[in-house]
Amino acid sequence: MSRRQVLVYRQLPPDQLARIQQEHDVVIANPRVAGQKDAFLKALPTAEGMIGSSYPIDEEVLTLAPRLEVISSISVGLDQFSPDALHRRGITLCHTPGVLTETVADLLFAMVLATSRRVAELDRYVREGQWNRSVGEDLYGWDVHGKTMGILGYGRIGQALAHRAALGFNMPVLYHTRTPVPSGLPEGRAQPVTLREVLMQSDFIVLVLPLTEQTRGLIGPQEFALMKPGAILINGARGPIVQEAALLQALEHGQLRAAGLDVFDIEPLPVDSLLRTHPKVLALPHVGSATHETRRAMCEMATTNLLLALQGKQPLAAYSPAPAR
Ligand SMILES: NC(=O)C1=CN([C@@H]2O[C@H](COP(=O)(O)OP(=O)(O)OC[C@H]3O[C@@H](n4cnc5c(N)ncnc54)[C@H](O)[C@@H]3O)[C@@H](O)[C@H]2O)C=CC1
Ligand SMILES: O=C(O)C(=O)CO
Repeated sequence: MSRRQVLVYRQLPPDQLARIQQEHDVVIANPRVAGQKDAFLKALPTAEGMIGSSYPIDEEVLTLAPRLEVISSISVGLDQFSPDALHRRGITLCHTPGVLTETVADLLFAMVLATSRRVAELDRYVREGQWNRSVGEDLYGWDVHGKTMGILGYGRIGQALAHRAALGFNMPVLYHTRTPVPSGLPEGRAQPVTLREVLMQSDFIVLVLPLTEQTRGLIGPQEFALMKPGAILINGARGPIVQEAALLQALEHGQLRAAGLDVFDIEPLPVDSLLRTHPKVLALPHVGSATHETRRAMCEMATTNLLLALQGKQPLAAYSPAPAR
């Protein structure tokens, strides 16, 4: 097996990097790190494999990389690529589904609890020295157990979240998804419904579906207007699925009680974003899968994907386009 040229465009654990270096010649250049963009651009013309995450691999990058055969993404989401365009060019696109499912579901549920029980807000209250009396109604939160959980996108993570909600917190679950699937829960604990029904009947609406042409801007003024007054929105999917201006309006007008956001239109969130300082927003820096165990498992899986694909073997998980209808 001949050695190939691999461009590593995000930091990998040393042992995973060593696995790649054993078989291939490696250039390490993260275009997001100051001073490394030139090295990244310079490595593209000879790159045959690439491994990294989140940096958009667009037409401009692809045009500079005519020898590219494999991209291994350290993520499950593939919205930073044009998967069909890569497929047409014969480039194998691999990703890391499954290994992060439970970890992301944990964080989504943490956001449900934190927004409803006002965890971050009350922490600020104590730190700022405001706790000088027993708390009054103005600082009360709202119960989570027994409330209705609405899930948009009932794939791996959506189903793991539904388990936590239905079986751990006795919450009726409503879900809406593109491809109908059974709930995987005991009879009567979760119902597949329309998007409109999820919006109208849920106390929590959690987004965990991919960013695609169909889902971009999916939650806008009309969708917020359908929500129960006092609903809580959790976006653990991708920022552009929610129209941020409409979200701010819904928070201002009291339509939404709170929003828990792990993802934003622009990441990192610009310092002047109104979402950064809004008192009803719990803002996290895109950390759904960011635990030591899971980020390591993702890097291992992505490395294996890259090595298998460069050997001409079937990777553990590769994107394949939906069959034409
Ligand atoms: N915040 C974070 O750190 C993370 C975010 N994610 C996001 O979560 C997404 C889901 O991940 P998985 O559950 O592993 O994927 P999955 O492919 O198992 O599930 C996605 C679900 O969304 C549904 N869906 C797709 N288009 C839809 C539409 N137009 N309307 C309704 N439902 C639609 C699919 O039918 C499927 O049920 C990823 O694509 C990614 O964007 C994933 C991991 C971490
Ligand atoms: O895997 C993904 O899609 C993420 O957003 C980060 O884990």
